[in-house]
Amino acid sequence: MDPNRLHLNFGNNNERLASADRTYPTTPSTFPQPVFPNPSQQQHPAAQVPQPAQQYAAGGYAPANNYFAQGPYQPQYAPHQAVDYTTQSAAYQPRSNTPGTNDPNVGLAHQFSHQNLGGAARANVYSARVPRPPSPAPRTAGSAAQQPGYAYPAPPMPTRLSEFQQAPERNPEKYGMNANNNQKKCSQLAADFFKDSVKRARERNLRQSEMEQKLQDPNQSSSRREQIWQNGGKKEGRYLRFLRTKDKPDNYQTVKIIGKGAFGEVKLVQKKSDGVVYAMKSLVKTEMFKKDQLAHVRAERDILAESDSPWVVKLFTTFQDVNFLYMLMEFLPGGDLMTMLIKYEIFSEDITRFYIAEIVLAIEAVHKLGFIHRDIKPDNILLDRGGHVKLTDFGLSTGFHKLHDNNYYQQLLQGRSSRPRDRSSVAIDQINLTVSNRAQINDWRRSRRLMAYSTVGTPDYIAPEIFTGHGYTFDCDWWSLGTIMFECLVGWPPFCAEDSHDTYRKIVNWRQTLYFPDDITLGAEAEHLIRSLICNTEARLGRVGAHEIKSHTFFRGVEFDSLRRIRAPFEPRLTSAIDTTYFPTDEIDQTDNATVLKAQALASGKQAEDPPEMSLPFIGYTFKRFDNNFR
Ligand SMILES: Nc1ncnc2c1ncn2[C@@H]1O[C@H](COP(=O)(O)OP(=O)(O)OP(=O)(O)O)[C@@H](O)[C@H]1O
Repeated sequence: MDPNRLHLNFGNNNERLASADRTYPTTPSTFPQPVFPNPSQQQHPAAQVPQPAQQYAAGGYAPANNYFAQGPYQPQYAPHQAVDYTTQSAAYQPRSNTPGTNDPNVGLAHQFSHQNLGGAARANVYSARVPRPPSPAPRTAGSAAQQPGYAYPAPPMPTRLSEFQQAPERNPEKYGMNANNNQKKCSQLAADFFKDSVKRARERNLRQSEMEQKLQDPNQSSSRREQIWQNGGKKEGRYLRFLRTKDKPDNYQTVKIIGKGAFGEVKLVQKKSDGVVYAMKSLVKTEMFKKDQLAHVRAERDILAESDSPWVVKLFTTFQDVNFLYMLMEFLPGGDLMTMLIKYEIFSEDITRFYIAEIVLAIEAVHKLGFIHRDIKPDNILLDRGGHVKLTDFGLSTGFHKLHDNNYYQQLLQGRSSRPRDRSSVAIDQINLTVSNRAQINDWRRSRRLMAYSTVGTPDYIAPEIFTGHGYTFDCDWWSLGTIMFECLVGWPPFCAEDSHDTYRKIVNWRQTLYFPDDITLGAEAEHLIRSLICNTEARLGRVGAHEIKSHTFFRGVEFDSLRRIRAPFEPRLTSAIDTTYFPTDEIDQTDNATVLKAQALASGKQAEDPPEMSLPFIGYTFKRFDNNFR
């Protein structure tokens, strides 16, 4: 470590969902011309049709999937012929706006059978019931039609909805298990389908509105405007194509296995088609299912899909095959904080201040998204190529408003772990640790990584209120912050013990067991901050908000707003995009789970396939981020 780096100088939409329906030419030869001479003429033709569906207006949905509409608009459905897709799937014939993709044989039922259904086709379910305006002529940036206040009129509701509502009550008991399962699958697919479609339409409208704002900037030259316009169109086109592709693990070349977790592994992979590098996490479906981890895997996918924060690892896409769920994430080449702690054992106060300050900002970002992480630990704190922090592993996270499984901790506390013991054949119970014995501390440190890879996991950083079952709130993440800070300065977490059950007991009895070793001198402010975080929830700093922690005297001089832009105390030195120097790849078994599963299947003489109920729990797992296309 470079000693010079030890002394850090800390230095003293509005969502316009109801935007005008637009035509974005794929390759406009001239910059688009105005369509509507004045705002009073910005009336969608559908506005003249009786509009029973005020819900749409209330929800703010404005259909606009015509970025790439080519030529004059050809209405396929008259406004009064709105299609009830809940009952007329076979009759539906999607019309794609993208050139060359109109396939009248692709009906809604067929689309539902493909979870990674293309965006244009999805959005055209709306076009089936939302009449489009005549295709406007191209217009100039800054025209009246581009005014932000333009409100798209509410689209009509399907006329059959009332009939649908009057349908006799269903009696599931009349049907067999298969029929009921299929019904559940269909309704789940339909719910996800529409949720995704609305989300994409909203996001598209937002992007459109942002682009229009840029175009209205009088300081932009006309050539720059044209460039913005064309790039916007190209990105949308690429995204629509991306939505139509079906990803599979074969599209990626494995470089190395860089991490192992409780239910899967993380690999550094390179996309075969373009050589772009990603971290691919794969989770074994049957394991997730057997160990009741469905809520957890869903939570992680939901949070990473919703987040667009520099403090959270970026998820590009998720997909699945028969055996695995896959998460394709940005690769963070700096490794994780656990690896750094194993290497350096302790940090100086300056370095600790940097990492703890960044973790505060990262946790704050997660809370602002409406989630509690619940599993903040050094293994889940990753370092990007600049040495700055990003959080990962949201498998135990929970939303303030979503219910994810809490029994897990209760079972742990009672010694009935829902995770299988010791999958990686690590003798966790043999870890022999007494904090006064340095040799044993070193043993613990060596076992630390194996513990992280084992299915038992490490409870060292978990707040007591989580597993006592008396309710918890977002401040449980601040407790974990306190334990990490303790480890950075002292060299081990405050409640480490010979086995995980002893650790639980120590955590619950933290008043008696929190102990600062005499031979390690901590600054008074550092110790005060740790004690203000590792304490009962009523007194815990951060309970009112992250600003309480930020203004603690330990952080005096830290400029939180610019922290991510300053040079980190440790910057990874990389020789290539696939450099795995900062990952302990030698210590990780490089046999991947797919190979293990195949070998097991061969040994048992049957094919590795998922049981029939496996498809239902993972419906809706597939996700594709828009900005995958920026690369
Ligand atoms: N995006 C990434 N870039 C680089 N390394 C990563 C990335 N994601 C994960 N890793 C590495 O893989 C390890 C395991 O990842 P992660 O914690 O997400 O897996 P997990 O299966 O959820 O583990 P757990 O058992 O803790 O739940 C991390 O500690 C880190 O070293």
